[in-house]
Amino acid sequence: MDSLIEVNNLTKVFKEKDRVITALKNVSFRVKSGEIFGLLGPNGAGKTTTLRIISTLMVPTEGEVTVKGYNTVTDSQKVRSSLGFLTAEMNLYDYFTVRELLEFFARVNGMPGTETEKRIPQILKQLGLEEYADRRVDNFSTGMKQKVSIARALLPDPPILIFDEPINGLDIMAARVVTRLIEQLRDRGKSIIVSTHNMTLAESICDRLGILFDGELIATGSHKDLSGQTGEERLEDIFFKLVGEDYELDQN
Ligand SMILES: Nc1ncnc2c1ncn2[C@@H]1O[C@H](COP(=O)(O)OP(=O)(O)OP(=O)(O)O)[C@@H](O)[C@H]1O
Repeated sequence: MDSLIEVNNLTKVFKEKDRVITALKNVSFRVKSGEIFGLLGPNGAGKTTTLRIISTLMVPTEGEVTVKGYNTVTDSQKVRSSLGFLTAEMNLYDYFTVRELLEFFARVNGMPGTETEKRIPQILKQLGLEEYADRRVDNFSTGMKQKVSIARALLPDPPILIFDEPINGLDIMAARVVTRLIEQLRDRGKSIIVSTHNMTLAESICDRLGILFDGELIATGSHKDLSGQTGEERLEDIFFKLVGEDYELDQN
């Protein structure tokens, strides 16, 4: 199957007491097998909302998403078993060691004991966490904690990984480690969606990008495609060309 994830005409409206927020307006895109697809947009553009709907954590107001052909609302269990979702708000239970934490989440996921025994050493090795396995997470740096969160998301070995702002709050060293890790996962055959407002991250690792702005997907394609559409080389220039100069001026 070429398109692993199909997002069709997604609209999400939040109704609050005194106002209505349209977080997504008719958003459609495809994620292909084995690629890193980047959702790029400023704060409030609708990235997290899109990722939450894909991950079955939220239902759309209109439109639909299918993951491996399964609808995220009517077949949510099947969708959930195919993907790992990583957000900044992930709770790591600081008083656990890395190993205890992975064992805990394996049990929560209903993973059989024999599989857990096999899987945990594999993940520790894959992420270079072996020597930290029996240390408590609370003393770890932000970058190391992010690695442990990724280990947790990888535990069930899902074919699809969804990373919401994976390098937010990380220093350049930690950001590089996480960035390399995401690339390695793609090279091992995972399909990945990354949301970010970081142009450098988007430019360096994404095979294709969707540019989200004010709830609308204003462009989709590879860096080369977007460059061809706008006549600009740098992603930052492409972005501002697409959203308009007025927005650029408003930011200054
Ligand atoms: N549960 C909610 N209730 C009401 N409004 C919400 C809710 N979740 C998101 N929103 C609003 O929807 C819009 C899109 O939010 P979203 O979090 O998807 O953006 P984002 O691109 O991920 O930005 P950020 O990086 O700031 O999280 C924002 O205006 C936000 O305030």
